[in-house]
Amino acid sequence: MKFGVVVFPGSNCDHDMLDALQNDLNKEVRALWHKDKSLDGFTTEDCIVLPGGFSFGDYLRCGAIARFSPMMQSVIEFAAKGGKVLGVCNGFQILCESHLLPGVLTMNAHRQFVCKNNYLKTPGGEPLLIPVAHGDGRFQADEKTLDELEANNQVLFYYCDEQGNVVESANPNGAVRNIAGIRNKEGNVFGMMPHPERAVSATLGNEDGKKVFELLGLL
Ligand SMILES: NC(=O)CC[C@H](N)C(=O)O
Repeated sequence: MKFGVVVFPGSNCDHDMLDALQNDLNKEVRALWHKDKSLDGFTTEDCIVLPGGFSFGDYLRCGAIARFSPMMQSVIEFAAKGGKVLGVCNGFQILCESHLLPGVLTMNAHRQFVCKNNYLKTPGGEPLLIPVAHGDGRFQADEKTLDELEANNQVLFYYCDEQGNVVESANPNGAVRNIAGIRNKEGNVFGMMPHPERAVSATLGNEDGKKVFELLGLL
């Protein structure tokens, strides 16, 4: 599986993602400029990543302008053919704005940027400690959509405490039902606010992010 990382003006976690994939996860990876359209060389066995950052300065709404980049047209077609797409933080926001994922990311309930490690409850597994860093990470959707997401097992990660309890005190941004990450119905598009690429190196003291990539079937 090869990886492509889309770079938008204002992306600032693109190099973290490129470095994590190439040097910590030993993957073949290529940077893709948002103004290009070509995904030549990628097949539906591969994965396109939308990294974190402040694309277009977060103007209008986080991800609302990036959604119209030429490369996003190709990413939408790639996803429709079954190719894997992962959006982290700003990338998650772009996926929701592109309607590749349901719901929306709004300003944190406490109105402040939050930057810390937070535990995530994962499907069937132990809680993983993954960094969060965002001002607009409050996932929201209508009740019907939320019920559907949960009924279809589309919620990948919930904010939880160290013991794995999904409690409001472990919610860093006021996201509904403590939702930190979701996937689409087909299971090939993943979006999450926490940054697994910042937790894949023993040198940096945390390798829980590797388990996230593994859980998503990307290793
Ligand atoms: N680290 C990020 O990707 C931040 C995303 C976005 N700019 C926000 O503050 O919510």
